[in-house]
Amino acid sequence: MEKKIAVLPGDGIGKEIVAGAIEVLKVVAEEYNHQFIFEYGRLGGEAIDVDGTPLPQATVDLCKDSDAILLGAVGGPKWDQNTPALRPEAGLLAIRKELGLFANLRPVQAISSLTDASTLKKEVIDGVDLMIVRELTGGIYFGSPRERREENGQRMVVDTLSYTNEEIERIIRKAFELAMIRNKKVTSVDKANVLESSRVWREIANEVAKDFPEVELEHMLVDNAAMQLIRAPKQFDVMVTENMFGDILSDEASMLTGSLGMLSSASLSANGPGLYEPAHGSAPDIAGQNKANPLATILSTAMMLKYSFNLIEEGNVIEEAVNRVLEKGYRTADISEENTKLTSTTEMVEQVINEIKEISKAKPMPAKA
Ligand SMILES: NC(=O)c1ccc[n+]([C@@H]2O[C@H](COP(=O)([O-])OP(=O)(O)OC[C@H]3O[C@@H](n4cnc5c(N)ncnc54)[C@H](O)[C@@H]3O)[C@@H](O)[C@H]2O)c1
Ligand SMILES: CC(C)[C@H](C(=O)O)[C@@H](O)C(=O)O
Ligand SMILES: [Mg+2]
Repeated sequence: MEKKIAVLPGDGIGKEIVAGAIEVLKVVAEEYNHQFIFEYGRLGGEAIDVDGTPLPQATVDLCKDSDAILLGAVGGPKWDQNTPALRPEAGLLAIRKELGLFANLRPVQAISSLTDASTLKKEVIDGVDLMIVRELTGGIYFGSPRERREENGQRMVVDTLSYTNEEIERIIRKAFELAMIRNKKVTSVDKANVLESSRVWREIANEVAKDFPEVELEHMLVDNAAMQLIRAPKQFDVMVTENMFGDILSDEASMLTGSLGMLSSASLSANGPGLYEPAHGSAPDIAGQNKANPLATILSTAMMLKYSFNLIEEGNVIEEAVNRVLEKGYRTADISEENTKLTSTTEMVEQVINEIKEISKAKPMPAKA
């Protein structure tokens, strides 16, 4: 299979983790007879410095002309004082909007060899397997008006949370479709006791549920959901929620896996290329030190193979390789514990690659045989 992948490393650790993930994809291509063509684009702080904008048109064109997109992370203190339009994060939001990437899937799966790396009790997180489905192109991130102004000597600010019923319906439908191939439960998270947008969200969730009689739907207020994620995360299967609630809950849920450095994600549109990126940021505190955990990005490439290329087995091979490396005790600093082997970013990538080669040697797939 031949596929073109747009690669947007971004800033900070983005460059290090994406370099590792590309190595992994190259080995998968070699072992299983595929051709992945990588083309690089600029996004975020680097693009501001070179092109004068966080999202150059060339990057948009490259993404639209690709089968899938691999993104690292954007942002850093260098650009934190810039005007809103010239912040790296504006580029990320713009590419999501430009490509219609409304569905952000963030799977949270406990890895048994990592349960001790979490700050939570083993018995609480053992066996956790949930999927956060975050709306990604609407809500308070994109509503207008947004402004700051002076009024009677006060600084007045306005952000707007807006949704259309179509935007709500398509993300809720996506959650139900995922629940159908998982454990048939959807938890719709909102703040319907306060926000009108949430009351409409709830109405639409009830309407969509009628098309999926096999799926159980429950509604949960977001403050309670934040608490329940820590108290009893195994109660959840698919959690669907609006943009900002999903941003916050997914970072929280990452600790169920042991580290933010483990949480992968896929951002999908109705019919264009999908974008794959770790849920974490550019981690300026550890950038350039070969310390970052590359596994969230590597696991995001497994999602790419499965969701965009339908290469299910190859995606499974990457996941299995990651599991084996962790079982052998290799750990980047964010997940290291006593009696484990402190491992750099590049060593971790090498270990994953070795395992992929081992798996492929032991059990070649039809494509290779
Ligand atoms: N998708 C994205 O591009 C994205 C996502 C989140 C934050 N950001 C940006 O990243 C910058 C830093 O934000 P932040 O510090 O709040 O969040 P962050 O996710 O970058 O880092 C939070 C903490 O987690 C650690 N961490 C994150 N990823 C790690 C990894 N792979 N391995 C080991 N440790 C890891 C960091 O060292 C830091 O201590 C900001 O400019 C922010 O806007 C970008
Ligand atoms: C960097 C920021 C704009 C982004 C978001 O809030 O969506 C990030 O936190 C994420 O989770 O992808
Ligand atoms: Mg976030």
